[in-house]
Amino acid sequence: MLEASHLRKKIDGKPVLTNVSFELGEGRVAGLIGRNGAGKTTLLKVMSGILDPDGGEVLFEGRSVHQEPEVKREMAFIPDTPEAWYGYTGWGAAYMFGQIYPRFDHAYFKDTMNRFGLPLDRNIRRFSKGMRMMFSTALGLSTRAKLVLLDEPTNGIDPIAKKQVLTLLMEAAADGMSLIVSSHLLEELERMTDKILLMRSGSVETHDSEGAAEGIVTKLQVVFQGEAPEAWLSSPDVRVLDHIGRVYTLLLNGAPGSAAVAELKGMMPLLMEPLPVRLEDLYVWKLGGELDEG
Ligand SMILES: Nc1ncnc2c1ncn2[C@@H]1O[C@H](COP(=O)(O)OP(=O)(O)OP(=O)(O)O)[C@@H](O)[C@H]1O
Repeated sequence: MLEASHLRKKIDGKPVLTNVSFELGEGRVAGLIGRNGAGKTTLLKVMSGILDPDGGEVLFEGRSVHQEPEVKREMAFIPDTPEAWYGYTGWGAAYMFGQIYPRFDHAYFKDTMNRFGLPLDRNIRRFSKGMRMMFSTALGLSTRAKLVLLDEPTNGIDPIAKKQVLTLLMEAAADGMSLIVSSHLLEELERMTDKILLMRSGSVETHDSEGAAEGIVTKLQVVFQGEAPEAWLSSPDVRVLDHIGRVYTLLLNGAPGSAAVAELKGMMPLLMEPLPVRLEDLYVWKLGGELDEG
């Protein structure tokens, strides 16, 4: 349904997207992850046609998002701050979006605003940060666009509202809406997405959400005999997540049968216990270290 190929984008002369390609099928949910400044917001804006790429293309159902403006009616971008709506009430925003999106669902918008306890007749500027985010999500999903791109939809909202927003997203996905959700909430993304788009150095790596880290990294709890092998622990195949006394939690390069794991076995540790690998482990393995500033 959505196909990005070889996207490039510079901002203020600095390359933010260098070569981004990925696909998203109909009714699929993708999580967009990456360090601060990696280019997630830039990518969402390019995907939704708000920004033009310097190179490459985005096709939605085979049509160019940047060359056929009417394609944008099938896509909605929800920014992390709804500044465009300051000065509008909820009613006003719904009226405006109703003019743009042919299937805008006014009843759903009203119900969702009520569900969130948000007044429809108050200026959005007067909402708190969390209220603005909930309003944006409600408005975006009410478009009934085939694809909704959300930039950190749970940013700044309290735990109860966060659950409500995530439920709303899952309901929309169950109804067949495709979503791309940028977020730092890795556990939630792991649960609710089909695909993970991991941004690094201006490009995107695609992983299936289920078992995203499996085969890439192995997680183990280890107690060494005698002194810990410091040189080995700081080698590129190893990352120390933590150590308490003599108990180390390690990430090792590759699957449980990898060379790094064999090397560890060869040291005959007193304890070598496998731990489940989560999306967070993949994130730390791939992105741990320097901030991604392109
Ligand atoms: N308006 C702008 N002017 C100058 N530089 C910008 C602008 N917007 C973004 N950038 C730069 O582009 C890069 C990517 O920013 P972007 O907001 O896309 O990252 P992000 O992954 O969404 O970050 P975060 O997780 O912190 O929201 C950063 O280096 C940022 O400094």
